[in-house]
Amino acid sequence: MIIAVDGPAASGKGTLASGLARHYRLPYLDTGLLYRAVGLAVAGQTEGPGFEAAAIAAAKALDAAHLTDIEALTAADTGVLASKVAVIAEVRKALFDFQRSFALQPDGAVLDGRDIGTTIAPDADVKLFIQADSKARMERRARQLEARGQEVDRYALYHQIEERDARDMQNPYGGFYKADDAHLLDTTLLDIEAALRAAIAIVDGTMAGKAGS
Ligand SMILES: Nc1ncnc2c1ncn2[C@@H]1O[C@H](COP(=O)(O)OP(=O)(O)OP(=O)(O)O)[C@@H](O)[C@H]1O
Ligand SMILES: Nc1ccn([C@@H]2O[C@H](COP(=O)(O)O)[C@@H](O)[C@H]2O)c(=O)n1
Repeated sequence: MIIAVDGPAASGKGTLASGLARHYRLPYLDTGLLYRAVGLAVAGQTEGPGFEAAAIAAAKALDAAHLTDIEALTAADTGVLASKVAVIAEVRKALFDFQRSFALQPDGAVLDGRDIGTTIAPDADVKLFIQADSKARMERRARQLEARGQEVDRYALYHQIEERDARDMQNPYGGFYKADDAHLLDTTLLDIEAALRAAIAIVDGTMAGKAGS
């Protein structure tokens, strides 16, 4: 079974995708980490042709060793960098095969990102599009960063999340929109446990419907 989980920044898609992977005992890939690793590789470079060339080279050279520094990869600034390299078509192309192969493992997989249901696994058995309002997303991300001992400027964080979402949604190569056959799950008013229960109900319901048809 392939489960595709998409949604905007800090919507909780990673939390849900990893919870689904545990529940169904499937391998899990956070595809945002790949873009974040490419973003980190070009950190400090000025945007322009050199930046693009370096990002493409980093995407082509990406391997597991680039995915180990979780603290640097998951920093808020790295998310912004990731969204800048994600608008480069050659970067997306270089990262496609790894994601597609991950999705096609024999027992299936759970992947989360922006273009999983539309581009990486349009054939997924179940597609979820996770939503939560911007204020809830900002608050969740703020608490996540504060739990790491970081000081958070909520006003700046809110604008950073909005700016990243806008860039992602306007990305001509990103395929970031809800697939027609994706189930929308709004978690604004749900805690993590309730959101996971709702996601499992959608997956079970979809699979039961397929088995019955
Ligand atoms: N339903 C929820 N209620 C409250 N907090 C939540 C909920 N879902 C996730 N969180 C918390 O919000 C934070 C962000 O969640 P998560 O990392 O899953 O989001 P994401 O959409 O994968 O983010 P990113 O776009 O950066 O990859 C985490 O600290 C997580 O524990
Ligand atoms: N499938 C994907 C995954 C991510 N991106 C870009 O990377 C940024 C960081 O992703 P997170 O999921 O870790 O927030 C994101 O803002 C996108 O720009 C992508 O394009 N496609």
